Amino acid sequence: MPSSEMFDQIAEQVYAQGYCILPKALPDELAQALATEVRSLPQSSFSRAGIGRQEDHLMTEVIRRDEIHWIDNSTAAGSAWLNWTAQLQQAMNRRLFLGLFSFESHYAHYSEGDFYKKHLDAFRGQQNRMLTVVTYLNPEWGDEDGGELLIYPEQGENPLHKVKPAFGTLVIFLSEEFPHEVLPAHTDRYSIAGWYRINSSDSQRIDPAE
Ligand SMILES: O=C(O)CCC(=O)C(=O)O
Ligand SMILES: [Fe+2]
Repeated sequence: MPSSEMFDQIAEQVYAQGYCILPKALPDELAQALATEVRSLPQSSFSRAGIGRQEDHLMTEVIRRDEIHWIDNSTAAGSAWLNWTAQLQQAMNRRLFLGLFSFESHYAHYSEGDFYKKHLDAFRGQQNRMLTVVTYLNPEWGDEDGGELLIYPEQGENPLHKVKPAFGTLVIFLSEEFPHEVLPAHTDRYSIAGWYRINSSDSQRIDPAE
């Protein structure tokens, strides 16, 4: 599917329901490059993920167990990803007037048994995270491998969707509105999570774009 058609679809679904889930959506060449890169990074370049301003490690481990590596422009794959997400940003701004201003993203590696309990990626009035983008880099993922993403409605305990972290699936949702969780993975699970932020500059402080 050409990118512009896919961006139309994403915009329509985000507008209508606040999220979209598209299997095999990330361009294949890009997905392959990212999947290769995430597996070639040294273990020492990953760090235990934190949760917001929460610095208490014991507390953090109860909530999430993945390890992350922030993505930048310094590699071909990273730069291709940031290029693609910049196109998506522009498309969303043109179609939905979201005012997305900057983007940050990391690879995540969930080892066997790792999970991320139900959470929101942003809280109203804080952080300015507006739109979450998640994609998966696992060429083969069986039902027995676990690690599904559950997406919940703003209120309520029954998930709206259970998403398998299959290669190239793209999940996009409004960061403040959809609680979600990652069920324990039974094998290595590789993904990218990213967030578009809106400008939080005020007269006191200029928000740098990166
Ligand atoms: O990997 C996923 O499916 C979601 C990850 C997530 O919720 C996060 O990193 O905030
Ligand atoms: Fe999240």
